Amino acid sequence: MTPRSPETVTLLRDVRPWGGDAVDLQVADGRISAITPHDPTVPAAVADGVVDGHGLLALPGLVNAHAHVDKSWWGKPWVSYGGEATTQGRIAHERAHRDELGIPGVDVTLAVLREFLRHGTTAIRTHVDVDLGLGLRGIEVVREALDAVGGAVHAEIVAFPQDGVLRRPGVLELLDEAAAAGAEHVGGLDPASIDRDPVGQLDGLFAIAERRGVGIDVHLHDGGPLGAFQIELMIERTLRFGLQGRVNVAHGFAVGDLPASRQADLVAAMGEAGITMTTVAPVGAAPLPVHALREAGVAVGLGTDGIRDLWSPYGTGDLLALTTQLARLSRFRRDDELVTAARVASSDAARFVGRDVHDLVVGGRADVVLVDAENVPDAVVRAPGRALVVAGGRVVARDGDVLV
Ligand SMILES: Nc1ccnc(=O)[nH]1
Repeated sequence: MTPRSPETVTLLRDVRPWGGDAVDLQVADGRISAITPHDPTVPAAVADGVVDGHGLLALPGLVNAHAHVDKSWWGKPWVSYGGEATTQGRIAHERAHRDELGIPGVDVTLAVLREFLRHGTTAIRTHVDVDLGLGLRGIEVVREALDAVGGAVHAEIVAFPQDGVLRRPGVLELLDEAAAAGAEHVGGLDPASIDRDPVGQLDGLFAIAERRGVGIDVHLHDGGPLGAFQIELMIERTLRFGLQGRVNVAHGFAVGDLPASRQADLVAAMGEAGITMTTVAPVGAAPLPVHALREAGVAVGLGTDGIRDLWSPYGTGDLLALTTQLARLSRFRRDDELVTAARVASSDAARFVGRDVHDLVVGGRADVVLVDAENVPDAVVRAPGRALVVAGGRVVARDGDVLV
């Protein structure tokens, strides 16, 4: 597929970063090269590459820190949900029906990526299923789809053993192969309840991380003390292997479930080990203590999870709408809390996509989302439509139309 070439931006004029004073953003080589107070005497759109921001609020491109872009049936006729409501039930249902839907497939992944771009997401960490049936084909499909949007979505890939690790001999080797072939992280899945061998699964994953220099990102649905125990096992290994900052717990419902004093101890230990967490702000689970986590040094990322897939019909790919949900579930009301929610979904998620900096600052990748909002709290509670999305210095969406 040949990517279309969207307009390259050299000057994005009259925008209000984080709701502050209007500025003009200069862009060179896909990065923000200068930021100056808005100069109204420079006429709009006199030259190629000059884009008028009309005084709209600017946020950095949204970062979807937990996606499954390989699983969706986005763009296909409705698929009625048919799985049993357990993790194992969903795994079995997906394996039974994905082929008939063409999953994984470049077309569905492309549809998801375009939906992300339309809503202002310019960087993602996506899990991609690796199992005995598919091998590494899912990763190839996702890379092809990423190429097809011309690099507009910057992605880190987690080789994700959705069907289990030790219970499926050969999967650990596939994860190792994926890591050797460039996946940035190896995933895991409920080491206790799926593999029934938490020490074994985690030892296997940490050995790959050490050997290949990749990160670890484990789906942990197990709640309560069982989930907490597995996080402790991860903390021990993170410290032992010196992998601080490289290990993520996804979902981690246990952290929300625990009694207050146990929660505080676990969160403190996670902070000391530099463990990070990603949440999909699920309705019905005890919310993560976002403030306590961040205060303890546990970075929190927000992701859509899979959207419209054989796991669940929900999800639109709109990370700003999900930011509203995170804020609501977290009972955020104050302005500073709502700004925190926006930072979780953008600038503070830099580390989840392998960046030192992801913000509207000189040197940052020119990933910018414009919305018609009074200030950041207003943008978070209303999630207005994205008027303009710039990714790597190119206009990739405008007023709901994707241009790649
Ligand atoms: N929430 C989830 C989506 C997909 N796979 C999982 O294991 N979990």
